Amino acid sequence: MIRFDEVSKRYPGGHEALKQVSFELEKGEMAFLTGRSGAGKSTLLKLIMLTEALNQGQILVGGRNINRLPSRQIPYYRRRIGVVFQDHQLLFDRSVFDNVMLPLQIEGFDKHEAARRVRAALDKVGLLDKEKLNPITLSGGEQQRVGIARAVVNRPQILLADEPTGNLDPELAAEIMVLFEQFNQVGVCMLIASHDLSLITRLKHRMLTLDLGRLIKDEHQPSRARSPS
Ligand SMILES: Nc1ncnc2c1ncn2[C@@H]1O[C@H](COP(=O)(O)OP(=O)(O)OP(=O)(O)O)[C@@H](O)[C@H]1O
Repeated sequence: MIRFDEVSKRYPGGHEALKQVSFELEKGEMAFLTGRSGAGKSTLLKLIMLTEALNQGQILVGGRNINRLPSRQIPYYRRRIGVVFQDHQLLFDRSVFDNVMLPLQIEGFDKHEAARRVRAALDKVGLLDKEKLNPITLSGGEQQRVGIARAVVNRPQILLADEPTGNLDPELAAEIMVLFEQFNQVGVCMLIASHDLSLITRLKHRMLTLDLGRLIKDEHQPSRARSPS
């Protein structure tokens, strides 16, 4: 589903944020991306989102070389990918419902179908009863759930998350991970950047570790590793 072949990224000024990174995530796989601050986690996610461009190598998503996509196709490509941020980037001038509706509005969805999907997404994250509230009145954990509902409302095949639990206490962080596992169980391919090792090692999914831009470890943790084919 996502394949990196010898991918390198150098920022203007010469800093090499990723160095010859190669890995493959299969359809429906869930993996954590970890490493110290500055290791290149956010950069790797930005390359998948095409908000930064690579300098060397290639990235295939769903079999297509995304760096060869014509620019007019990039918005359509991005719609297949949901993104969850640490600071959830919600709009505080509108309701929870309208925040989650936003991606569907941009896509020009039929109003009734869109409303149905928004409620289904809010139901999945346990916030159906809060749809009319302004997100500013919600707790940090609830705001992050609104961000997750917005990321999944157009049913992406891939969900990327950049430190999604960075601002949450351990209990809420664990709840957010349970939600991610539920999306993964219905086939969404997930890549979650997190430096919270105590949380992610407990969850026993695949773990990719970056250090100074290099992929230094790719561990399939025993209890959930796929059986060899
Ligand atoms: N726009 C940019 N221009 C120049 N250098 C950048 C830019 N963005 C990131 N970097 C540098 O690239 C390296 C990797 O940054 P990145 O944000 O990908 O790391 P990270 O692992 O996500 O870190 P953190 O956990 O702190 O978010 C860092 O040294 C950073 O300073």
